[in-house]
Amino acid sequence: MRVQIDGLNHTFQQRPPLRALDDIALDVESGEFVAMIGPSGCGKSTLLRLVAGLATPTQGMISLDDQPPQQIASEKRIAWMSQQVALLPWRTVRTNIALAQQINPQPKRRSRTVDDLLDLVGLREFEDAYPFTLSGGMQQRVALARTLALGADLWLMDEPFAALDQLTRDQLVVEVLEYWRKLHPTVLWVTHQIQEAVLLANRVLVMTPRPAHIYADVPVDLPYPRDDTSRDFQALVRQLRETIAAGMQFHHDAQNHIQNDGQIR
Ligand SMILES: Nc1ncnc2c1ncn2[C@@H]1O[C@H](COP(=O)(O)OP(=O)(O)OP(=O)(O)O)[C@@H](O)[C@H]1O
Repeated sequence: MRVQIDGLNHTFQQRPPLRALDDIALDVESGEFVAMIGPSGCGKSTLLRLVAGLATPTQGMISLDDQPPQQIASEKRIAWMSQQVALLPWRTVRTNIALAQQINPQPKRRSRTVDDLLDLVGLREFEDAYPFTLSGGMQQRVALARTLALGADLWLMDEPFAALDQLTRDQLVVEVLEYWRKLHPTVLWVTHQIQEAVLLANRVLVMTPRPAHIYADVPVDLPYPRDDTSRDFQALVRQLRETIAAGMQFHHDAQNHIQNDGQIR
């Protein structure tokens, strides 16, 4: 699914008003994997929420395959995953995953059977368990299986693995990549981990502190699967670290200009 964003600004209308997004422009081709990195509280989740059609932007345009986000959301073509898992407590692991498949009105977009998904996320043994009896990492695995079960062609991933241990995280990153390469959904993936972004994405967007603006759009041209010990990989990680620092400095300087002469340059 193609994602086009232009002139997007968003301000929360409170006292005083809070500007979360500043002139975001973005064109994501169908099947691209785009990572977003930015400081805490800069506006990344807000951007994903707007793309998901969960809120209406103050200004600007978002279109998904030339349709408004609300239309695409109503067709169940968007999968959303965040740190907070929202499993149905009265359903077992199996029936939580199965529900996602039932929701999808177009079976041809379904990826795999529930059994395959249970195996994939390593929860076959726990298929009859209820969410409250699972660890945080296991709950997150169920949420991932549910995301995959939906067969959506746009995945909005808001730090989905932030609460997991590194080992589980590494395993799931491999699984996500396998799925992405097979099914080619468009992915917007928020992370605080530079390594994770370089392992996964075709492009990394570096955001400024709030209000979030895209400071840099860095292509990642390394072949998959990526070797995080390679020299090219390490060089990109370093380049991104420097770009993030430059984005912070740019923002800081811009804020000083505003404070010094009262106008935005
Ligand atoms: N519904 C809301 N009403 C008012 N302010 C909000 C609302 N949602 C978010 N904000 C504010 O907008 C700013 C951006 O929040 P957002 O959650 O988008 O940041 P983020 O980049 O995703 O942060 P993190 O990396 O910590 O998850 C924050 O200052 C937050 O307090």
